[in-house]
Amino acid sequence: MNPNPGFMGNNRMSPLPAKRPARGSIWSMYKRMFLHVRAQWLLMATAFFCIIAVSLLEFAIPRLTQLTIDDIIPNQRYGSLIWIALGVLGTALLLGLFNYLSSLLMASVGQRAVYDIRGELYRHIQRMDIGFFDRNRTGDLMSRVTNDVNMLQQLVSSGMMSIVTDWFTFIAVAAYMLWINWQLTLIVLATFPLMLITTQFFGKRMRAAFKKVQETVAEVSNHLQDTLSSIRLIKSFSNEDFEAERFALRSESNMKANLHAVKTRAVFEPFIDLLLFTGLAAVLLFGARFTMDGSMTIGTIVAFMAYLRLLQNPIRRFSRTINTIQQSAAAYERIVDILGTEPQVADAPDAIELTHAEGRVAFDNVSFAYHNDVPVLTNFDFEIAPGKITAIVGSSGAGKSTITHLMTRFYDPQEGTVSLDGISLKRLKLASLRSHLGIVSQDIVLLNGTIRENIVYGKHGASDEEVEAAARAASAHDFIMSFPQGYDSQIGERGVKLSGGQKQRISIARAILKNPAIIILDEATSSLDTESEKSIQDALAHLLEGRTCLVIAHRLSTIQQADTIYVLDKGVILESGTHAELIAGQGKYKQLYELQFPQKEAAAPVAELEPPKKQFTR
Ligand SMILES: Nc1ncnc2c1ncn2[C@@H]1O[C@H](COP(=O)(O)OP(=O)(O)OP(=O)(O)O)[C@@H](O)[C@H]1O
Repeated sequence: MNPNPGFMGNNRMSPLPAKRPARGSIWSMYKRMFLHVRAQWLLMATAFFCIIAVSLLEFAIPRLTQLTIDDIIPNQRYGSLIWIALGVLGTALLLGLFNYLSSLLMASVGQRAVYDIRGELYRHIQRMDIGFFDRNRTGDLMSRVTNDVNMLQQLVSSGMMSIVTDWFTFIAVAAYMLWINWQLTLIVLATFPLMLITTQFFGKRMRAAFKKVQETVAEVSNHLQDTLSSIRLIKSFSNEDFEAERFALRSESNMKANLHAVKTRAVFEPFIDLLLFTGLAAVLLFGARFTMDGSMTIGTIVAFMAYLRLLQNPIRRFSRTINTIQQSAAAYERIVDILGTEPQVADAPDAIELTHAEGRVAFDNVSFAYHNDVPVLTNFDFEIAPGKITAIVGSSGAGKSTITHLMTRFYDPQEGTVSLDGISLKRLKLASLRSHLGIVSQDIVLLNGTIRENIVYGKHGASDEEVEAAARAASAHDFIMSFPQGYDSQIGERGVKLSGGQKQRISIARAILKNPAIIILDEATSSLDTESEKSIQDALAHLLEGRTCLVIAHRLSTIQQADTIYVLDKGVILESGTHAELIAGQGKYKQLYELQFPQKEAAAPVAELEPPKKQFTR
């Protein structure tokens, strides 16, 4: 059937992201963070000043200790002791003040960066095409926007802060120690390369372990999202225990992943401590010798030990910070995975704005498959005439909804062109194309909020009068006014507080308010009872007035007035014509009609048939 057997393989949308991002290295993580924080340079400069002050003040206490041992005690200068005590206290107060200020400033810089990244991630996800949402689970995306971004927050507010302080302190103390006694300092510093190797070795493992933790968190989140939004289904099948067990399995994976991460960290820290104590042993061994042979004073060795602690503190803290960094790096990898994925359906650089639509939609030699490569439409030709009602009927899975997905550019075909008024959809700006389309489907999507908010979603900024006019046209005004809060009534999550018919009429009011040139009705009335269907029919009649309409229906009763009816089967149009023409033929339509209306004389002209009770008329 397919003249170009390679089309699904060559040109099809890949299930992989369009552009693989560079793996989220720690360096690139900091670079991105920097881009987000550079605007706050003044806050950062102040924080940095505080950090320098902290590092310099750290020297004061060991220096005062050295002075006491080497000068005040031997010379019995009692009067100076009070100044030493006041000096220590004053230093401690200043240390507290600058520490407080630097933490506060860095935290606000960090929070701002995280706010920006979360916003960027959310906007990026909003820009993605529908295929992306087919491939990625909602719970997983939610987990990236919440948990993973929170991990970065930790990095900026505590991690980044301590890294800057620690490195500065480390360099300043090392330089000072080299100045006091370079031989002893070099002996101590000899243990540091070993620390770097150990940190690198464990760092990689910790990052992998934390990535696993984040993934299991996402799995838990996916499960929660799936099950809480399907709670009615679970209860109707009494599957609460079954779901609790499935949840426990995911939760257990998360627990195991956490334990594994903790174990990796638990081995790492003692290793670092061992190396730190090796440094201390070296100072005792060599420092005591230098003191014994008189090349160093007792005060100096005591101060040296205090400096060593100052030198080691950053390393010890860094070994903990590395934990945060690796956790953040794992989260960051998951964030750039999304940020680096480009939407496969997007505006072309030279896309044009569609200001007015006649409504002629044409499918020209279109071939399309979803990500699973199974062809749904092959070399498909089809046309919707402007200002007319075009209907598509056909068996389940024939490809009816797929046609609407291509019209709205939820997906692009791999071959052929879909055009509107002779312009390929790919040349139009997506938002302008969609502003001319209105979809009312069987799956009604309402948002948590008031009735008014849901109707206004069709046209932001619409006046109350416009909202009411749309609701009246959709036969919704009366039932809305019967609620105590009227248009301000809360409808609950996905509109749970409304009946099926009420929800449908609100969705029609929303479409009427939007006032699009083209309306797509996708099985819009298939699940309604006769009573509510009457009001829905009235509402739809208003909606269709003066527009180009595509109606998809299983029940033939609803489309008999259509100007053209297409019968679709496995992505192929079997026949087309008006109801009367198709009934007069001997094709699939007639078979379907006889199946749905066994009592009717199929061959009878339409006019002789009982007028259909439910049908769209203008
Ligand atoms: N997002 C998707 N990913 C993969 N395959 C899909 C997707 N949506 C639909 N399909 C497949 O494409 C084919 C056509 O589906 P489509 O929804 O267009 O049929 P339909 O004629 O509207 O059916 P129904 O009347 O049952 O709604 C089916 O085989 C279906 O399994």
